[in-house]
Amino acid sequence: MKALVIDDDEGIRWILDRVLQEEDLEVIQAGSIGEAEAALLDHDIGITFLDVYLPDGNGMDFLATGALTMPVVMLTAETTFGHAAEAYRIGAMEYLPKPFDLDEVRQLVQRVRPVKEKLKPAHAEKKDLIIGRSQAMQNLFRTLGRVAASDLTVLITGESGTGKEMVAKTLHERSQRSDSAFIAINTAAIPAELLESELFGHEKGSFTGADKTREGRFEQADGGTLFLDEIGDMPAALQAKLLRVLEEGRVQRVGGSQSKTVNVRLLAATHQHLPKKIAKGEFREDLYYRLNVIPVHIPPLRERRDDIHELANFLLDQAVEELGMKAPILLDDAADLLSRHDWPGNVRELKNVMRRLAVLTPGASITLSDVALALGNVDNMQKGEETLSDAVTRCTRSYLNQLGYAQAINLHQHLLEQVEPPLLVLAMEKCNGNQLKVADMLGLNRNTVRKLLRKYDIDPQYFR
Ligand SMILES: Nc1ncnc2c1ncn2[C@@H]1O[C@H](COP(=O)(O)OP(=O)(O)OP(=O)(O)O)[C@@H](O)[C@H]1O
Repeated sequence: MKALVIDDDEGIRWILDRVLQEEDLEVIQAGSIGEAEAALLDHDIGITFLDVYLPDGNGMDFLATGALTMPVVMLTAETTFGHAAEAYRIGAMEYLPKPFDLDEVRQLVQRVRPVKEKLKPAHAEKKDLIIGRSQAMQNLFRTLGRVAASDLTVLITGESGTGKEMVAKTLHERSQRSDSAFIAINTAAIPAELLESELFGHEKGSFTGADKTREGRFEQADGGTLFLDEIGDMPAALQAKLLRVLEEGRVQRVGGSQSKTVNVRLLAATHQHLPKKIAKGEFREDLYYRLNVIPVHIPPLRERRDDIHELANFLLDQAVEELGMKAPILLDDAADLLSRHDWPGNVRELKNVMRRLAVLTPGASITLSDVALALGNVDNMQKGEETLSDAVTRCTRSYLNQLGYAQAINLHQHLLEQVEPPLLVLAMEKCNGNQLKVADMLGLNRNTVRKLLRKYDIDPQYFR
């Protein structure tokens, strides 16, 4: 398996290179997003380590573009909880604050090691299935069925992570254009000054840096489908040009004098409310009507909770297959908890949580408490509160600092002795001192509970 390390700090790259090589990984290094993009074209990467602040952009933004389809570990000196929550929401599998523990890196690699090697061909077919039993999704499927085969322009709206790009791909695959190209371009991710040349191409010498003639995305999509994502972010001047191209069916490269006919089916998407942008003068009304021939709205996951259970199982299967692991079973009460969550990052967030659960759940089943922990961590982080593992890390660090690392012995035992008494007291309180129930709640046998109560001098009488 190959690992990609994207960090501008040579020291970090060097140390990761050593650790990962010890784990038998081939390491590809990139000092910038540009270098990473080039590496992704040349290599089949199984895991990526990604820094946040890079010379040519922000690692989080890069992750959010969806260019990294393998498990991603974010590395950062920032330790704010908001940062970590955001990283998980946009797709990171893990988040390691610098300076990170090398053992943690090794463990992560061991968990995702079988990636790629065990990818089954069936996976590719399964990948693009749109799941959804809710009334809203069933209605959406009907609309898709009606318009897929046509050449009509579709405007797909919905919050981030609801599956807009997936719907666009499906529309293309179900159309007569499916043998031709599907070209997707994220308008918001490309600097305004480069967007025109990206869309329409340029002639050599038409601006500084244009050292070669280049085809635009419209030409590349000729005969196929062009998907313009985040259309709401398109600069005003370009909106006018786009409208003209759509009306005339012809494109002209930047710096060119001739125009060329193109046969492109256009699909567009946005998470923004375009009528509001029109009212503020930020989006052209005529372009809106030209795009909004068939409106397709994908509701956020919290408005179609009926879909969550099936989606969770589907995404778990997908993650397990991708990671080449054994499939744990998602227990019903665990799935119920997932269904009650609000999912601000929608299906993408659910997908990340299922991937994390697949990787991090030790047992053969995913239990209510596994999910509660996974969601609790994210919820707390979103509220800026501390998670349990953050608290343990903080306390252990301060303990070690006071003691001096060289003096630390029996650290595991010491930690257990800090954790067990409050856990026992809480459980005894909740179960009114019934030790059988406490044993069930903690997943220990009754004798162990009795021994622990004695060890910590906790008087059962007190809780009755
Ligand atoms: N109904 C669904 N069934 C199965 N997988 C889904 C579904 N909806 C979304 N996904 C998966 O969730 C992830 C996010 O979907 P997608 O990238 O299409 O969202 P998006 O709305 O385009 O997001 P953004 O606006 O942030 O670009 C993808 O991996 C996609 O495969």
